[in-house]
Amino acid sequence: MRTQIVAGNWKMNKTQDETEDLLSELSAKLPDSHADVIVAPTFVNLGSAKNALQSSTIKVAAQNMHFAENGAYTGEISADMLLNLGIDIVILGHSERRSLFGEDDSLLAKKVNTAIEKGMTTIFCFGEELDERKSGNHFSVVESQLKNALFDLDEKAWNQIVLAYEPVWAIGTGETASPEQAQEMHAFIRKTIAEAYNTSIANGVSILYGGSVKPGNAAEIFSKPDVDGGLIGGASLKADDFVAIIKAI
Ligand SMILES: O=C(CO)COP(=O)(O)O
Repeated sequence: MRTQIVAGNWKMNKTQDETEDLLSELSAKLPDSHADVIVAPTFVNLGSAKNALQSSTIKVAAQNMHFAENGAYTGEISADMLLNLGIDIVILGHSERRSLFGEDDSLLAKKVNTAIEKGMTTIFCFGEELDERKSGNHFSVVESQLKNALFDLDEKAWNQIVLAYEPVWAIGTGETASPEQAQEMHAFIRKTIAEAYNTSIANGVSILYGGSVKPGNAAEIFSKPDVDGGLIGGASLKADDFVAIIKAI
């Protein structure tokens, strides 16, 4: 059985005080779940989030990191800095990093390699834009995003990879991929990995769906056989909504 995961990507939201408030509400309301629950606050709040969750099963992830060990990279954060805070999960390749901060596949391959070498789990995000879906190129776009950033990894590195398919047109738009569209793409992703590696890697990797997941649509999306959970943006910022999504898995 693959690991089921519900992860909240808080993006650039919540001050430290608000982070502590949300985490205490979330901890109080957290349902028993077979799924791993992860939250990804912004960098400056990772330390306090980790402290606040010391006796909780909720895990903490970073939203990004640099590929270099250390050095003259003003404003950047290294893997060791995260690990030193006890953070061993990192989201890489989010579409906002790609489109707003110019992160391309080759940069992401370096970041993923560093995360793997450092023993971290990577939640690797990818997905097509609206025009790419409209023109029928969504499968080839996704295939090349995976190939360019991940397919040089050793087989054993895949134990540290979680995939998050996030069609860009569904992020923060209120427009969700239908459960059928999500399933179709997730099955395609598994097939692509099976061809590049083997079926045991393809069947072992958790593939999350992200893009306007809400309490009202989560159960149907999560019911699809190749959907192993969700990467949640807006709805992860409200404890009741996030809890409802965790209950849906
Ligand atoms: O980008 C996302 C998660 O990484 C999805 O965001 P929304 O759930 O707000 O659409």
